[in-house]
Amino acid sequence: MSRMAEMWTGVGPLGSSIASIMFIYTLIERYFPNRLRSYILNYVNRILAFTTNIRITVHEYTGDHLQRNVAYSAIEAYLSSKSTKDFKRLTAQLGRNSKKLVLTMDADESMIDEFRGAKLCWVATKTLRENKSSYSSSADVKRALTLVFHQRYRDMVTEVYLNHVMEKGMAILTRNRQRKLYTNCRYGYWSHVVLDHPATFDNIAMDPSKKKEIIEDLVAFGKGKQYYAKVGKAWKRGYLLYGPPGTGKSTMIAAIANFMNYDIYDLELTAVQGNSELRKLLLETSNKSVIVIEDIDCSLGLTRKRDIPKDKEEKDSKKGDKQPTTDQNVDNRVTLSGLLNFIDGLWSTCGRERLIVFTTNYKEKLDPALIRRGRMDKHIELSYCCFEGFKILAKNYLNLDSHHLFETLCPLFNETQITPADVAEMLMPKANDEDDAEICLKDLIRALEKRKADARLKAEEDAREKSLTKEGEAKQNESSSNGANEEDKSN
Ligand SMILES: Nc1ncnc2c1ncn2[C@@H]1O[C@H](COP(=O)(O)OP(=O)(O)OP(=O)(O)O)[C@@H](O)[C@H]1O
Repeated sequence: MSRMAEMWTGVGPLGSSIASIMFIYTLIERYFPNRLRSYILNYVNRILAFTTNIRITVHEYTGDHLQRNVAYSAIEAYLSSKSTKDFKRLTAQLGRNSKKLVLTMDADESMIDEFRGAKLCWVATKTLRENKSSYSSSADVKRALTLVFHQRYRDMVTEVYLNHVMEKGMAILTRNRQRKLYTNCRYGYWSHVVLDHPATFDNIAMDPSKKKEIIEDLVAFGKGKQYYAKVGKAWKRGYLLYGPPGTGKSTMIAAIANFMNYDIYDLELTAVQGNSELRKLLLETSNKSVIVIEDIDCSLGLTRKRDIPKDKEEKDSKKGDKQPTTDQNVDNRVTLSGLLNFIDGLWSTCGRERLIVFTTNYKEKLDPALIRRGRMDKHIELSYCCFEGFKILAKNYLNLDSHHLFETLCPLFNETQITPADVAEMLMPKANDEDDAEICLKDLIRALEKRKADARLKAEEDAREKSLTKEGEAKQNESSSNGANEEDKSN
């Protein structure tokens, strides 16, 4: 009896019947030539249809061997997440789009999965088929995974178990895949590179309570499938990241993508030739992705177009104003209404689990319609570095949890404005020796003290200017009221 059949005899009635079946299959696979084999297999399958066991087979390739069956990949991933320690023969392969080596059971191996008290058996099979193509004389390997179970579990397996396997398997595939960073090039196509950004929420410097709030929001979003379906909303969420340059807006996007395991689509609006191209690009984005428009305030004259009333547009065009003001004239440009449609028009609901992120240095410049809640659901301010943020950077860059200079630094962060980008730069080890931390921290203290002194000087200068202006205004008022009095007297 084959090794696999031997194994099955140890697992009760299901095991022994599967053992016999597998034994028959192994004999057929091994000892019968190709043509005869398929004839006999057909015959055996028909006989086995009368037994109490049900078999569901999932083939590795569907159609004409052209496409790998997603269901097969998901089941394979699910099974590889189960213990593989009992197998003597395993196959190792790189996951699709991934650097990770995935171990799965090799052909003729099998395993029992327990689900809701039922024992369900997965069997891996492999058959060789002669390749008759004139280009190759090799043999095709046809792999399949077969689920064997007692017929009393039929409903449970088809209605619950298989969905469970698919869900878990797809989640593993998503976790293991290599994520991509897409950007749109001219002519409306996305091109991509592998997304390999090291940013995580652990190494982002910001107020810990704010960070926690963002993480919780993302977690709720990721689990929101049923919630969004229940409230009748498309499964997407808009984030507006705003703050001065160098406060970590781009870093935050990478951290979000890493945390959620999403791809990033970095949309360069100025390269988009009109609203219909924008829609086409949107439709080509995948689920589980972050669609980013950086520096939205600089991207296009979005606010101006919407603010111009219709009659003014007409007057302007009569005057020969060269500004494109009608939709016909701006066919090759994205308009604000086009962008609003992109965010929450009917087409935007075609995908699911998508985050739309805008960044800006000047939130106040944006059209309120663009960033109202519902479009940009969460407004996140990334601001100057606080002491808590500094501690994260000190840990990242210098591996410091504490230092005697922290005491001096703490009040300085409350009194000055410095971006995390500037702090990070100063904390880069310079000489790679033991004193590095001390040198970096002292440099930082000097820089903060200088900023503090500069800020004080500037405030004094502003105050002096203000008082001079006030004095000037008062003098002017005085002289004009004197003049008025003299006029009254002479009258
Ligand atoms: N909050 C932060 N936490 C950790 N590192 C940061 C943070 N902010 C900035 N940095 C560092 O500074 C560099 C520049 O930051 P980033 O590009 O994310 O800023 P930004 O706000 O997007 O700037 P801009 O508005 O100019 O695009 C990053 O590579 C990162 O190393």
